[in-house]
Amino acid sequence: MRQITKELIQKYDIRLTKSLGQNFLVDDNIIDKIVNMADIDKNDIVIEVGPGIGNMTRRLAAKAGRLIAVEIDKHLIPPLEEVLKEFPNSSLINKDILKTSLEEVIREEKEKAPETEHVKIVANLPYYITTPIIMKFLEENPGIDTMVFMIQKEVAERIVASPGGKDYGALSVAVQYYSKPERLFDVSPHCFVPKPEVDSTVIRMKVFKEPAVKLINKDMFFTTVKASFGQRRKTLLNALSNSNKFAKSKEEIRQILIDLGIDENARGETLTINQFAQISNRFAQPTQN
Ligand SMILES: C[S@@+](CC[C@H](N)C(=O)[O-])C[C@H]1O[C@@H](n2cnc3c(N)ncnc32)[C@H](O)[C@@H]1O
Repeated sequence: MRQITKELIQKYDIRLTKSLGQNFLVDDNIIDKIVNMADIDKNDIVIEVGPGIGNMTRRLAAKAGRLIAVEIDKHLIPPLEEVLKEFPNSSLINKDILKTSLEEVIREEKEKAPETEHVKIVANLPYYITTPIIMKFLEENPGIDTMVFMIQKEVAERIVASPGGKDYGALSVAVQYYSKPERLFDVSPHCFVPKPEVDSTVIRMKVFKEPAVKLINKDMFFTTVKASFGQRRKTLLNALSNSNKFAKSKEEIRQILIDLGIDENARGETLTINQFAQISNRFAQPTQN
């Protein structure tokens, strides 16, 4: 793939744009490993974010029922068209993924291939917008089944972290509310052209049909999580009562924590998603006199 990449870059006179996170994966083994982790077959609609010059795209298109590649950089469209012309089951969209309606894209693809059953997202993500892309997919979730992403190692560690560890934070809770993330393997900077400045990790997220916990008010849940992690050195009681978002006195918050059997001196980073849900569900109920 290193040679094909070089030839395409020369042929189309491509200037790589660092600010768009353009580090192309050129190691065939790693490309195959990522594609295999998504377990793709002809029943799948696969969306690839940022196909670049199509190194992984061609493998995805060969396996999927439908393949949609969404690339922001118009300079990469001619080489992508060349790569994809042998795959009539593919669509190429020249757009910013953050401004693309996934629901619309999937609806159109389903019309083209009604026999497809699952939606999978596979990408070597542009690292400058890793979190917004992942959160967009999870929040919009128009029936996504699995997502396999290469991302910065440090972000992968935060996503899969468990309560109590130094990497556990609002991102871990948000992703684990919607999905079960799993760390698969690390990838060296040598596998890319040009080499990125950070280490990379491939993760897989199995997206839940129903979120991990039942909530009375989703905004209240995320506000509770944010307040708990916002002041890491404070006890849970102080972090929550210093926030003015809950319309509860310190005494009322203390009582809620006692009722739930949660230590008021604990730190936010030791709480499970279930405990955040329990607290926020109590906050979502009006105070009883
Ligand atoms: C890390 S490269 C991956 C390229 C290719 N998939 C590979 O593995 O070799 C990220 C790609 O995402 C594209 N990209 C950056 N921002 C984007 C956005 N907002 N929407 C869609 N594509 C984007 C870049 O132009 C680039 O092609």
